[in-house]
Amino acid sequence: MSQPTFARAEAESGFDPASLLADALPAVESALAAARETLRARVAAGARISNAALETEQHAAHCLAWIATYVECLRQMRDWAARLGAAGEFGEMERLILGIGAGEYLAQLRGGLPMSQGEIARLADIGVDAAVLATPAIDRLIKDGNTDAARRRLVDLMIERRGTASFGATGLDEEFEMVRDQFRRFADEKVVPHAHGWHLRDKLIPLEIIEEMAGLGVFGLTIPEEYGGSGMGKTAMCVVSEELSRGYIGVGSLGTRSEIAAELILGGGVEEQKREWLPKIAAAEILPTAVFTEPNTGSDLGGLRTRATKKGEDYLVTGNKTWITHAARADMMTLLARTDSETSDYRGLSMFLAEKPRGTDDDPFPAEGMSGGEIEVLGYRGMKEYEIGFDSFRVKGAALLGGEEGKGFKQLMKTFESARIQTAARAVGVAQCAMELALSYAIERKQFGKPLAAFPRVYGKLAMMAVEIMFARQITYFAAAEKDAARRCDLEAGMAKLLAARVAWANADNGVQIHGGNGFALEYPISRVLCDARILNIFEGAAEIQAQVIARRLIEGN
Ligand SMILES: Cc1cc2nc3c(=O)[nH]c(=O)nc-3n(C[C@H](O)[C@H](O)[C@H](O)COP(=O)(O)OP(=O)(O)OC[C@H]3O[C@@H](n4cnc5c(N)ncnc54)[C@H](O)[C@@H]3O)c2cc1C
Repeated sequence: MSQPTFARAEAESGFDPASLLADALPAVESALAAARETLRARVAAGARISNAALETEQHAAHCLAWIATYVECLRQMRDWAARLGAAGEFGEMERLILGIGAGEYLAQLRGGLPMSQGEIARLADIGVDAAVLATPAIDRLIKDGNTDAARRRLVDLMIERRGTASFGATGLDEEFEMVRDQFRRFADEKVVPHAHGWHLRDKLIPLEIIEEMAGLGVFGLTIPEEYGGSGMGKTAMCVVSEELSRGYIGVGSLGTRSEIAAELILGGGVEEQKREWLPKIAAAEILPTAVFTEPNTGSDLGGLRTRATKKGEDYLVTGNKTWITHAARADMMTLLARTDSETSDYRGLSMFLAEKPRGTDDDPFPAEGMSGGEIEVLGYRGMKEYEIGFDSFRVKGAALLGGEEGKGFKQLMKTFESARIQTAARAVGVAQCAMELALSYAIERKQFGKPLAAFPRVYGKLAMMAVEIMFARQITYFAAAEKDAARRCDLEAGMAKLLAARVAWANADNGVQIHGGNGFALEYPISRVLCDARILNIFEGAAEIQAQVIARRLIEGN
């Protein structure tokens, strides 16, 4: 369908996804409220939630988490459309994205939405009849939103506007779009040409790249100016993380450990620790690494066993850690260890800012009491992952975060909002990379005398990639804005991470599909993106853990 024909047909039919979505939301919100109440009744033990009942009802609880995530996303898309509309920026592409996405997400809310490839969340699983979603506005969005003509028109526009940073206005202020342009240029010039080679050869990202990123302020982006950063807030962090991760997830993740360390120190450190560490982190003079996971302790981190035993002024650390990213090249470890040997849960844990010497490939841990080696991985290379053994490794007493034992787990929990928002942004960047690669390939590759992009099953995939990127983006920006406004946002951050990770994986998988056999060839960058995307559902709170946390918060309603 040509542009004037499609636009005319839409105008004549009076299809206005923005106002329809606003009309559709009350029914969706009351279905969510009914689901929450029904589940709460099933897992309540008096005024409290029974952990045993919540575990028995885990499938239903996670359905609730996913349904709530869709609802939040739809709310954010409604607000995005309203803001753009008021600014005169709600154009054809934005209307198509909204119509396709809202129509599709509402249809999934009614019929079932994928929590993973084989697990579908249905309102009926929680005991709520999806018939409550049969309102005129919802019916209309489902019928006229995600149509073949709309998908085709959206992809025509994407082809016309190929090379632009975002398909559809992001809704962010110009200041953020300038930041985006700067980092997009940096990624295109300095990262994209090399990323695939670094991945294939399992190379550390060169230090010069880190130095250049430090010069651009990446590592001090959210650190307050008084501690040597630029105090820009989490929305800026999202934009930077997205663009760097679009270039290569390894580069987009270089700042993650600095962000976690800075959040830990800002939230739990004494003034001296802030003055000592934050300016060095901001300048990338030191690279931190996050040392939490153990071979027997992953999602259930509160039960970790590595011990830190007081010896005079200092501590001696003994135990095993695993999956530690960028550990060899790091200069400082945010290290979680048990200081109270009488405990076996989170209460006996303490956080340390432990110094270590930089290692090399040949000698990754040149420190007394520290050993370990690289874990070979599928993707997410560029920093490398390590297992580490500590045997009476000495950590200075002054390295105890906040100068108080037993606070480590809570100090770490305070960083989750920020870390999840940053991970959601990384996922959006990876999803964008997959879409851009797939779009280019679908334009260039011809079969049956036509570019692949001309076939409905190919443009259908491309359209949904662009739509879901915008959905994941808006919920991520919302979480970031809440964080910047100093409001509690663990729920929103978890939802953003949950959705964005699924979107990244779906885009990478569909990207490979569009590449056909070439997508399976190591030579093609989409093969790397597939491997890179896979991690996003596992770390920084695996999808199931994220859903559990969201569900509990919803049911507790605090
Ligand atoms: C590439 C990579 C980099 C990493 N970098 C770091 C790092 O720098 N520092 C660090 O400390 N850690 C790091 N990790 C570790 C990461 O945080 C953990 O892998 C993650 O927390 C999951 O823990 P686990 O692997 O032990 O899986 P498990 O906890 O054993 O979980 C396995 C599966 O079971 C599910 N599951 C577990 N418990 C439940 C439950 N109660 N209900 C339902 N499902 C459940 C999980 O969701 C998951 O799908 C990294 C991991 C990887 C793979």
